[in-house]
Amino acid sequence: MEFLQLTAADGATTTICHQGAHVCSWIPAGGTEQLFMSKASAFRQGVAIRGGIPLIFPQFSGLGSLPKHGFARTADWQLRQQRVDSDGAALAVFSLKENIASLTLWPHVFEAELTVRVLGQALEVTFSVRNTGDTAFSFTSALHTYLALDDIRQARLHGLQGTEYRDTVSGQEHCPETSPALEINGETDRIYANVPATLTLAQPQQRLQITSIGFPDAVVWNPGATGAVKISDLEPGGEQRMLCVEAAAVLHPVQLLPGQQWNGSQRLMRLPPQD
Ligand SMILES: O=P(O)(O)OC[C@H]1O[C@@H](O)[C@H](O)[C@@H](O)[C@@H]1O
Repeated sequence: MEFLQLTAADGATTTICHQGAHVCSWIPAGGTEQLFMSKASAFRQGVAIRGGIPLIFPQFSGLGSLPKHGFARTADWQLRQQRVDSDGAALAVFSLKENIASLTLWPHVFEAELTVRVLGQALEVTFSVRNTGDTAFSFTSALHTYLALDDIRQARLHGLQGTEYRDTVSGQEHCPETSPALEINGETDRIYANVPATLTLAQPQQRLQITSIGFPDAVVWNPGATGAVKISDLEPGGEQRMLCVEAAAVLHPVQLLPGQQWNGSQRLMRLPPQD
């Protein structure tokens, strides 16, 4: 499989696999790996990568008739641009358009782009979709970000209090989130609606600010010990070292008329621990 490594002027790096335009690694300047990547991930053509930032399009999970999480994460994307900007940021743009395989599954003509930008303590991933056909279509999408954790028992996700979620594990809708600092205890699979733009994942050694633009929902997923044993490409104990906080557009599919374009982004920024 083909990979592209970007290095910013200050040494921050990110690695992207051409399959799925899949961000596999992000190391901020002077820092350590911030994305979880399963040591048991197959890295085989046509097989989804377990970790990093899978791009989910045009269908989230099993919410439709397409293969789970759609086809974009296993499709071959083209590298369109790679450069270092005057501020020192390294950037790459990948693109995907309809092809025979996609048209067989999803009969729509589109152009999608994924832009990845790294500098300093931040990584920014922007996804855009344009309807290049002459009929409207709708889709669901997510940046399915696997964040690396030292120990899930010590991680807390801030910013969701006051929102409602669909609990995919129990099937319950409109569950109120009352916690100001969400702890993950076992299998968790939730779609939070209309979340604030910025969430913060706090660990004893650092905080990570997670900012989304254009994606109204957030998916919080961890398989827990019970779910993890059913995931063959998750390394043993991996569920204790990861949490997916996904920028998502799921609960209300995005509608695109001919010629229209939609953009969504997720920006991750490493911050020092709170005093
Ligand atoms: O194993 P996959 O296809 O990568 O999916 C992983 C998980 O992805 C999450 O986004 C879903 O909410 C979960 O329900 C799902 O299990």
